[in-house]
Amino acid sequence: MPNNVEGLFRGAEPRRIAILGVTGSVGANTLDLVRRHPAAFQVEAVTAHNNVAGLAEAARAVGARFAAIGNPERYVELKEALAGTGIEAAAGASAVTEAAERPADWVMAAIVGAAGLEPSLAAIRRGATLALANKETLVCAGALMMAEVKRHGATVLPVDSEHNAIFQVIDFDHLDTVERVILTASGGPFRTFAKADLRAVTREQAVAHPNWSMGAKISVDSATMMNKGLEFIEAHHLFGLPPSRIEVLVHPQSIVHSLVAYRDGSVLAQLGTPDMRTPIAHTLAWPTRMHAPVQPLDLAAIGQLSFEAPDEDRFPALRLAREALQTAGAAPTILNAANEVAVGAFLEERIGFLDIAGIVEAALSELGVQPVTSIEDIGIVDAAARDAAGRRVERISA
Ligand SMILES: NC(=O)C1=CN([C@@H]2O[C@H](COP(=O)(O)OP(=O)(O)OC[C@H]3O[C@@H](n4cnc5c(N)ncnc54)[C@H](OP(=O)(O)O)[C@@H]3O)[C@@H](O)[C@H]2O)C=CC1
Ligand SMILES: CC(=O)[C@@H](O)[C@H](O)COP(=O)(O)O
Ligand SMILES: [Mn+2]
Repeated sequence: MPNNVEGLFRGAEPRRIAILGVTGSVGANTLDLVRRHPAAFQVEAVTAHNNVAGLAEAARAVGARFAAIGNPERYVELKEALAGTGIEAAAGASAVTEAAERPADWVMAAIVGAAGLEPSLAAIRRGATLALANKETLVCAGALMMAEVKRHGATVLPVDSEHNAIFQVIDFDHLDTVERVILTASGGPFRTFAKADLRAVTREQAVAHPNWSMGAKISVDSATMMNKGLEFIEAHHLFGLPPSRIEVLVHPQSIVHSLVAYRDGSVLAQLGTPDMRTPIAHTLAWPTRMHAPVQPLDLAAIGQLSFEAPDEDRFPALRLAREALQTAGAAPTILNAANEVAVGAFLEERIGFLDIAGIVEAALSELGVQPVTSIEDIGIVDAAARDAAGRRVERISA
């Protein structure tokens, strides 16, 4: 591990970090922790896509050296917002990737969607530690990405709460002792809805997650349970387990963040108040631990934890993701890209809630099974799936 981790919170050299997607929900939680420990971290770079004001404010607050805005049309605005600060401003997708290339030991990947792939690969290719929230990158290019991690000696620390939980309790040195991992799912805002009632649910209902405060895209994914499908694929790549050793369990309270079942019958879990600052803090301080300002877990006040099996009839997205992982090749890339397009269209109120899984399923059958052997292949498949899904959105919304 680079950097003096032992002394991280005892006055040693600060850890140099970069935060990709600093204006988002995970980005803001990361920033909050970093700002509470100014001596422990030195921020090399921060990025956003459109939110110039948020990016400039974050860059100023932590004294970042470099700030990149993804939308090239926002360059002048950013330059003006950072005038006189000494913070270097840059714009465009290549500038976001440059932020990941700069010499930070630890990089938070909190961009939403496959747009985060190139920056994550840039951090991996220089052997950095990548704190990975951006699950879509692993879904669309997991095998290739993990091969790059191995080739360049990079480290991936899972930020997604379930995968971070598993990371905390899994015995990596004896993976053969693990029988299966169990991903918990809240079930989302529509867990108890009848199938017929899902047709008319609104954008506002879908983004209102019962337990977590998150960005719009992942909130809709939780509502369709595609989020758990993406996490199923994410777990496969992060922990090297076959689909038969990954289980999904609905747990409406989101207190048990996931579990690892061992061959001797022991089941180890990580619990906590649902607050992303816990998994983020775990990766920021790893392999040591730091304080996070999280409400202490009070199990007596909560009283009861409950569990139930997922319903893939009402929530077909979970089945589609499982099947895409079984099919392999281009299927997970298609699944992810079509889902991004469909969720975007739902958020713009151009299609209905049930159309999301319908569009993903149609894109998967339209594009069929094809192999992917390079990042270039991924780009081609991703574009074709976006095109196929976009055409269906047009047809539905016409
Ligand atoms: N929110 C959460 O609690 C959790 C999130 N995750 C995962 O973390 C990732 C981020 O989620 P979340 O923070 O909720 O998302 P948000 O929508 O809140 O934030 C997304 C961030 O990505 C930036 N961004 C958007 N599009 C692009 C692009 N094309 N190029 C570069 N940057 C872009 C946004 O910039 P701008 O603001 O300028 O648009 C923003 O900084 C997702 O992959 C999600 O699945 C995983 C577990 C929990
Ligand atoms: C906080 C986090 O990790 C989210 O991915 C969360 O798990 C979403 O909740 P669901 O379990 O409803 O998908
Ligand atoms: Mn999660």
